[in-house]
Amino acid sequence: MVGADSGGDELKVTMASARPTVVLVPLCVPSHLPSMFESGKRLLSSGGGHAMSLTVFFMQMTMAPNLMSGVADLIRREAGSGLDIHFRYLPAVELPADSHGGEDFIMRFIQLHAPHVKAALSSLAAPVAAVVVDYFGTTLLDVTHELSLPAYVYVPTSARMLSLILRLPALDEEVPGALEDINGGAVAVLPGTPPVPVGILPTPLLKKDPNYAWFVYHGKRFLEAAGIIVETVAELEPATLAAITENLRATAGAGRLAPTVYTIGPPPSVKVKVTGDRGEQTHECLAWLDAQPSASVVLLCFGSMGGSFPEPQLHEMADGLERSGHRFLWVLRGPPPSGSPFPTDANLDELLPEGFLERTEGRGLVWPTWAPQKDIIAHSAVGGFVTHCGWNSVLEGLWHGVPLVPWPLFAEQHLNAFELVSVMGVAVAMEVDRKRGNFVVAAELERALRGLMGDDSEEGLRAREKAAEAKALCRNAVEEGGSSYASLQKLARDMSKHCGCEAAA
Ligand SMILES: COc1cc(-c2[o+]c3cc(O)cc([O-])c3cc2O[C@@H]2O[C@H](CO)[C@H](O)[C@H](O)[C@H]2O)cc(OC)c1O
Ligand SMILES: O=c1ccn([C@@H]2O[C@H](COP(=O)(O)OP(=O)(O)O)[C@@H](O)[C@H]2O)c(=O)[nH]1
Repeated sequence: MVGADSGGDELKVTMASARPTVVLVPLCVPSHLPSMFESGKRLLSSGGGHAMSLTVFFMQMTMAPNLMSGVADLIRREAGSGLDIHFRYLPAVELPADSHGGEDFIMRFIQLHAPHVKAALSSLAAPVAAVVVDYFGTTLLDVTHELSLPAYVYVPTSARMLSLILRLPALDEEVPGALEDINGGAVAVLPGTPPVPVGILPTPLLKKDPNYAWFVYHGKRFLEAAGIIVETVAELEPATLAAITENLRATAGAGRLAPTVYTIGPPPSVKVKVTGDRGEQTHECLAWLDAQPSASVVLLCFGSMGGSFPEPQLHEMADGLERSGHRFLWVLRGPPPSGSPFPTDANLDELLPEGFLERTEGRGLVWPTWAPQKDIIAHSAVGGFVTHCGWNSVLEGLWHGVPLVPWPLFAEQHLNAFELVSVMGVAVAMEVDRKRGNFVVAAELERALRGLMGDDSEEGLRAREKAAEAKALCRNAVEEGGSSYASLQKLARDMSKHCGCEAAA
């Protein structure tokens, strides 16, 4: 029972569903939409007969047509899922013209959709069990309050990042200047969690500008939600999660219900290591991996917005890879067109140092466009992952027990990198010079790769062991009786209580 209206300004119900519905309002970008959508699907099937449907509202990213074709693909793909899912494109808004950088733009873009979200919610035939908004979209909570609907905030990143956002409103009052100038160089986050060195603060938290103000704003508004859904695994971040629950209770104060925290990660990934014959449709990257020995290849991939580097950095990378002697699959992208955060396809002949492809032929593949990362990570030939530390990439790596080398670029990635090395121990550290545009010199990349992939490195050995442990934690969490499984069940129960349909369970 899947339908979608065709976009445009008019909202139509494509197929009325009598079942109470959970409405998702995702941000249509590769690191937010797929994980929220997959979680919504898991919510339906984990409800054990809670008899709810799913309705997804799409904010049209008119500035990024590729993303919208990804949405259209998703709708087509789901047509055969057999789940009770409904899709709606919200009317396109006029893009914010005077924004102050990426986050300010995206938060305002979402905010402009409030009247459309309200109209769409009001016109639904099915009773609304809950509305789930992206964590960049807490402005939409005004609408859920006006309509007296229970709201949940979806956080597709680490509990550690969440803890920092929750702490931010108080921190903002305590610290008059920029957080990066804090005396002693460390930010005290929540009691019971280690302080965060200012050098690894997420980009928008460094300076008190409009982007920073948005995160303070979100930190306050999270408290108004019935629940906060975090795409992490409780056992990966236990101390942080305990501190978050305690902080929410204390901040909500007497007589007010604190939002419940649901840890439901990781979103489903390819379930088994794959090798060998997959028929004629095998992707070139996977076919190449089929010919490599087990756990011998290091993957380098930098998310949906990364992968393109200035020439001096590219030369250091090529040099480091060549000198390491290890096999590699490098997803290299071209510079984004002006005004877009997304990279283009790379022209390898122009970008790579002369002779590099010839010298590394057979042991290296440079892939110039979007790569099927989840399938690549699942391949048994992959033994290590140099990642920008976007949270989805982190979870995809850990799901398969692949040890990491962090190469953070922006957003909360430096914070994630720190957690991976210093707290979880699943990664081999590499020196990334944040003040020089996250520059890594060839010798450092070579050292980190040898550590990660070599047999005689203590650091690599530890990272491999810890990554294998993390894999077990992730898989146990989603099994029946595991923490994420139980959390998802509780979420389904709590949502169905709002609309009085729990009796169907
Ligand atoms: C998590 O904190 C931050 C996230 C972002 C950010 O901004 C952004 C802007 C866009 O126009 C398109 C995007 O796709 C996008 C994505 C994005 O964050 C990514 O999200 C993931 C989960 O939130 C993930 O963990 C990645 O690390 C991010 O790349 C920006 C930001 O400051 C610059 C943040 O602090
Ligand atoms: O070439 C690519 C680049 C990225 N991804 C996927 O895009 C998502 C990126 O999300 P992440 O949070 O890691 O980083 P972001 O893109 O937000 O920086 C992940 O699911 C990756 O598997 C992919 O499939 N192929």
